[in-house]
Amino acid sequence: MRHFDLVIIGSGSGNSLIDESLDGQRVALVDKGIFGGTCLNVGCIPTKMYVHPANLASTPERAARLGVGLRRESVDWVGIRDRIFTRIDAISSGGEDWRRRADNVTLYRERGRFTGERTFVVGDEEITADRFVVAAGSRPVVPDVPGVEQEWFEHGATTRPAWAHTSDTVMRIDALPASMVIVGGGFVAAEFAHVFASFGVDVTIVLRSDRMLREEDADVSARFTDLMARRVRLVRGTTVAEVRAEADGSGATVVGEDGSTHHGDLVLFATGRVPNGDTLDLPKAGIGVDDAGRVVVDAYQRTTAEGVFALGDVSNRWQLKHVANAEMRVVKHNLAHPDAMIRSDHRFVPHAVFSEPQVASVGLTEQEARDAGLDVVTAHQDYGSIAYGWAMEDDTHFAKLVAERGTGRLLGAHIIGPEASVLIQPLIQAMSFGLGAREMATGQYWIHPAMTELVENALLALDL
Ligand SMILES: Cc1cc2nc3c(=O)[nH]c(=O)nc-3n(C[C@H](O)[C@H](O)[C@H](O)COP(=O)(O)OP(=O)(O)OC[C@H]3O[C@@H](n4cnc5c(N)ncnc54)[C@H](O)[C@@H]3O)c2cc1C
Ligand SMILES: NC(=O)c1ccc[n+]([C@@H]2O[C@H](COP(=O)([O-])OP(=O)(O)OC[C@H]3O[C@@H](n4cnc5c(N)ncnc54)[C@H](O)[C@@H]3O)[C@@H](O)[C@H]2O)c1
Repeated sequence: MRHFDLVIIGSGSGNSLIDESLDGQRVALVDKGIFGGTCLNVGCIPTKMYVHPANLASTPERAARLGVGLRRESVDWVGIRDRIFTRIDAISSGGEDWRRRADNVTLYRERGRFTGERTFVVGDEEITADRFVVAAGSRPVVPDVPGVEQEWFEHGATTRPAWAHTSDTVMRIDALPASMVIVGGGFVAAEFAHVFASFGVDVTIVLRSDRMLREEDADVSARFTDLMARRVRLVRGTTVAEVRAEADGSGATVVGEDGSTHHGDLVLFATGRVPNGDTLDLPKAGIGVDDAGRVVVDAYQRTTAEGVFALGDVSNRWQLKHVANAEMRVVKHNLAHPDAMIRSDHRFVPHAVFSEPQVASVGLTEQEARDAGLDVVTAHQDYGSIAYGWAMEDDTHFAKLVAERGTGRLLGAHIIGPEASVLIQPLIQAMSFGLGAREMATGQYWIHPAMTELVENALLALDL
């Protein structure tokens, strides 16, 4: 039985734990899937590499309003796909080679699971270690309805019908389908609807509820839903009851509980992700999980088992790369400094949805702030009311701020519109460093007529 100083399960953010601070230690890195994890291979990076050309492909519609005639002549799907994955696959395999060459790192490319306290089996080899880091990420789930099998989507499965996809597979298809049904209304649905609609695919989104991006502030979610409904067929309030493969192999029909039917040459299930802890026999190692299947960690990223840390999608509720990376940095410090551990800071976790329009958010929604019993004041600022947004003839996008009356403390910021993911950053900074709305608005210059005046004017509009 081989013994290691440290075993890391997962080569996403887990891989970034390995640097010179571990020189001289025997480290095992275990990953059954594509080296580099979700963000690099099937998540943030390839999706945004599609979003950018999608933004270009959808420019003609926006330009026409301003008197500029553009025509989308073609979308070279295979060319775009191959450019993206030639670059990504090289990073993945280069990273794997680099790890293999490290003297102190043993790479296991198989599924692993715990067999006891700090005892782990990979393939048919049992290994032990003083310390473990569980960074095993999450995986997509598909609706449990007739006509759909979860096993189709397991890594390495060969039984998946050609029409059935999750975000893991849809970016590598051979050709654009004529039509696509997207089931779900969260981040993945919003981003892929933009990509495929921009590329000319006839997209239908089948939504269980009446709004997309339901976790956003209600005003943002409502506006996003209305704007997306102008671009794709949006079927609301329809729970999927069944999916029927077409007999002639031309895709499938999604059948709603209301009896409605929606054909797609391709069906993309964008119905959430579950943590991978359930594949690891965690109870055998004394590692606790919560009701949602997430590994339970304290502020230092320690699990309930001595010497075992966890980070990223396997243990946090945000399922975002910047959170996994931040937690990775905390774990790295805490492994090196067991007597002076630092805590993760989850106070103001922002996110952005890279769709059209973009959405970005940090902190409390108005409803959450009211539910928390705070004395809430809000401001709504349209892009069209500031000079740059006016130049863009913008009449649909806005920023919304939530603050505390009297103190001027910023509680939340929500932006829907161009460059929302960038415009939100000064607000994240203000909240993180305790800068109040008044000081932020008046204590600095705001470049005129830049888009950041949206933030300035929203701050000034707060009736504190
Ligand atoms: C389509 C899509 C787009 C996204 N876009 C963004 C974005 O724009 N911004 C953002 O912040 N986040 C985004 N995310 C989320 C982001 O990708 C994840 O939050 C992040 O990658 C999680 O990192 P991780 O290290 O926790 O897990 P992962 O990167 O998933 O790594 C876990 C690794 O563990 C391995 N593993 C799991 N179980 C076992 C086992 N039993 N044995 C061996 N190995 C195992 C897996 O093979 C995997 O490689 C996106 C996600 C998706 C799906
Ligand atoms: N830009 C980003 O940061 C980004 C982009 C993509 C994904 N992600 C991460 O990946 C995670 C997963 O994204 P996602 O969009 O799959 O999940 P999500 O949780 O954002 O949305 C899931 C959607 O599927 C619906 N749904 C769930 N079960 C269903 C069922 N049985 N039938 C019909 N609808 C159902 C939900 O109502 C919801 O609309 C996100 O939580 C996010 O953290 C981030």
